[in-house]
Amino acid sequence: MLILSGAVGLTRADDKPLDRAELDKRIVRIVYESALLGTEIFNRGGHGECARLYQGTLSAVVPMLDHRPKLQTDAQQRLERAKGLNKAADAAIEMRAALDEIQNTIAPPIKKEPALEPKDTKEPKNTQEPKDAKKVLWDRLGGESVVKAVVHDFALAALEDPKVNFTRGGKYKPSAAALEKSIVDMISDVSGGPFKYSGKSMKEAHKGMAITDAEFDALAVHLVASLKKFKVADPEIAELVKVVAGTREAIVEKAPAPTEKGAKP
Ligand code: HEM
Repeated sequence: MLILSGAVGLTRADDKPLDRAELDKRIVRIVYESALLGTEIFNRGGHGECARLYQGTLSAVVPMLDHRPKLQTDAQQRLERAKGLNKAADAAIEMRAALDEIQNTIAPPIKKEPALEPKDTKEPKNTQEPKDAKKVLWDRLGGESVVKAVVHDFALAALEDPKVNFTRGGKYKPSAAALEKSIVDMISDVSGGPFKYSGKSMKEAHKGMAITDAEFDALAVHLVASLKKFKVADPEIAELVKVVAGTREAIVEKAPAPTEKGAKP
């Protein structure tokens, strides 16, 4: 399987065993790529193809999880359960849950990313001037690896939350991968990152969806939760949330008040 090539070996060419952090990093990378591709395949109806992809990924990854026995057992159990399911879509969903669990349990090695400053937990948070304020927001968020991981996590949570009602009752079936890419591009564009957003304006993209303030707020809660999960610092969270809040007016369409009987048009 193409996606797994070069990532399965537990030793490097010089035969030195991989350390735990490096192993985790590789596992997260494989799982992330597989989930992204699988979502794309699943959403265009390739349930069987997606299930085979996830099965291949899990079969390769589970043996690599010796250092995380609980996660290994859980993932193995889901893999076995999926094999017993008749519908390919159900099997794919079961295995996707295992992939998400792996990804969510093994936090990406954010602290080891060169783009990030080591975070000193003893330092008071929310100081007036962020320590690395000279860096653009994109870099302070953690750059490409962190933003992509945050957006993936956030999109999964938002897509599943009825309080957000992302698909507007099934009316929209956006490709999760394309949507994630658009959102990453957008964050990059507004935060000084390398990617440019070239999609529709927020007003145009959400026109006629009758998105409410409460739905917008529910979405924002997921964004903040994902940013925290990936250890983005409070000042950067506040800065990004401020930018997102600025789109509220374009996205929220106040539902017209119901006309009372006899009321004038
Ligand atoms: C409750 C709030 C929201 C809901 C229900 C929602 C729903 C959707 C849906 C269903 C689509 C796909 C439209 C299609 O397939 O044609 C979409 C596209 C998109 N949304 Fe949202 N959205 C919400 C808030 C936001 C926010 C706050 C942002 C970012 C600030 C955002 C950014 C985008 C982007 C970038 C696209 C892709 C547009 C394109 O590439 O053309 N959305 N949204």
